[in-house]
Amino acid sequence: MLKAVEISNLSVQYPDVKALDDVSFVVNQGNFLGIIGPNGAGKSTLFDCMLGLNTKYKGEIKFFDKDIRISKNYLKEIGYVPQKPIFEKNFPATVTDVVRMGLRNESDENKINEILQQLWIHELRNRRIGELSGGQLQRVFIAKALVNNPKLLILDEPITGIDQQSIELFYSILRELNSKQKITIIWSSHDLDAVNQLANHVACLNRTLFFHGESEKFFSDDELVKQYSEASMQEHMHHH
Ligand SMILES: Nc1ncnc2c1ncn2[C@@H]1O[C@H](COP(=O)(O)OP(=O)(O)OP(=O)(O)O)[C@@H](O)[C@H]1O
Repeated sequence: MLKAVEISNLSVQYPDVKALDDVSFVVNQGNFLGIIGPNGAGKSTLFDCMLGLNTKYKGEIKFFDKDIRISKNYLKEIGYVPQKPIFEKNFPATVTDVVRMGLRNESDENKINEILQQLWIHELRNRRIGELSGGQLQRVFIAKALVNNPKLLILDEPITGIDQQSIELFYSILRELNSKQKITIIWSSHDLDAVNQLANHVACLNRTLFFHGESEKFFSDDELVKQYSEASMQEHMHHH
């Protein structure tokens, strides 16, 4: 089994808080990993490290057996969908423009159309992104992340305020990317039910990793789920 990602003893210390403490786990190629954890658990910090945006970490991150500090080449194999896509409301770009921004090789124009169709946004291709609904916008940013045929897709907690129909579509797209196109997926989510439905592996993160394994194991262990929910609630209350 090829290891898409191998994280070993990863720690990140910010001035005021230790965001990650000795986190280790492996994501095999083809896995669909759901990372669950309360606000402030360190999920974004973990992604920043994996994406080379945060280099001040202790420990080691390997992408297909290569330490990511050796070369930034691995980044073209990763598609990343950020938590909140940042752009101005009146940003003049169209859907096609945004997806094209993801393209590393300009000769792959055809790929844009293909991906727009696959993500059910081809009809929206000339619309300005400021005019889109949350669900449509989410699919645009997934399309942008997929346009280079990445081996690994990383999705940070998807945009909130998405209608149920778009959520279902989002899930079916993720399922298909993983099962048919064999793209390895790492998805951070607050939604336990969704993770249960989609992911075949689960990582519970709250600065330390307190569970990593098959989803079935996690979700069939009532005690573990309860512990997670309680930890998550307490954390939530601290924040509000
Ligand atoms: N650049 C930074 N400098 C200092 N502290 C930071 C920085 N980024 C995050 N933190 C702190 O590190 C901890 C982990 O934050 P992080 O954003 O990684 O968590 P998260 O799990 O992604 O949270 P959320 O679900 O709310 O997005 C938090 O306490 C946060 O305040």
